[in-house]
Amino acid sequence: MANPGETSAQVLLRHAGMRQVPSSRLTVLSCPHFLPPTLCRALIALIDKDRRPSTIADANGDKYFRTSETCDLSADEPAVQDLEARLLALNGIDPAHGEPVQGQRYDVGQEFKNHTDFFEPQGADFHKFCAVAGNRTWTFMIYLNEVEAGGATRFKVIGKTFQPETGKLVCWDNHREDGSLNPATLHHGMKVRKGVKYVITKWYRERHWH
Ligand SMILES: O=C(O)CCC(=O)C(=O)O
Ligand SMILES: [Fe+2]
Repeated sequence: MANPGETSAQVLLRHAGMRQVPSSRLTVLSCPHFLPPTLCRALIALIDKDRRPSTIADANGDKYFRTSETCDLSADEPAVQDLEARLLALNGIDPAHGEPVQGQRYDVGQEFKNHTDFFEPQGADFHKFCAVAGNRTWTFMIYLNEVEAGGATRFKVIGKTFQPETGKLVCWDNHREDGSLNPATLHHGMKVRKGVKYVITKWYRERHWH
């Protein structure tokens, strides 16, 4: 492992049910039932309590680019501590490299258009978001519920779409093996057509978050 803020497919594949998408373009894996339904329900309740409109870095003039709601989850909550312990057991990443866990909520018609999770080094907001902790390394995203229609996550460069399922984890390396930022991680949280979608996002950084 090159950096304590990173993990690897090899480490993640030790977890039962973990599968890697066959692709030479990016490292992305998924695992059904990573979280039990009881924990998913507890996290949904926390998201519903505290949600606010989602934001993006490097505003691009499209006010419909990310229409969901976001919630910063308190590290004092037992459900969040349970989640963090499971992530650490899975990925072995030093928790000091983790951003606080976030929840995202999408109502009918809401989406997060094609984007990458890393910050553009040339972007106006790079310094603001990355001066201390550096860029994002890995993304861990967990669906907390079943969506009646829509709400999939599409990686168009590799033609791979993940469907929301309660407790399913999707995780990927935002860098290539040579350490460069990987534009093939481009992904789209697609519009919810029916129902409500809840996800957890956990991002790790090159350096300590604080
Ligand atoms: O909701 C999704 O399917 C994707 C969420 C996402 O890409 C993000 O929050 O960065
Ligand atoms: Fe994303």
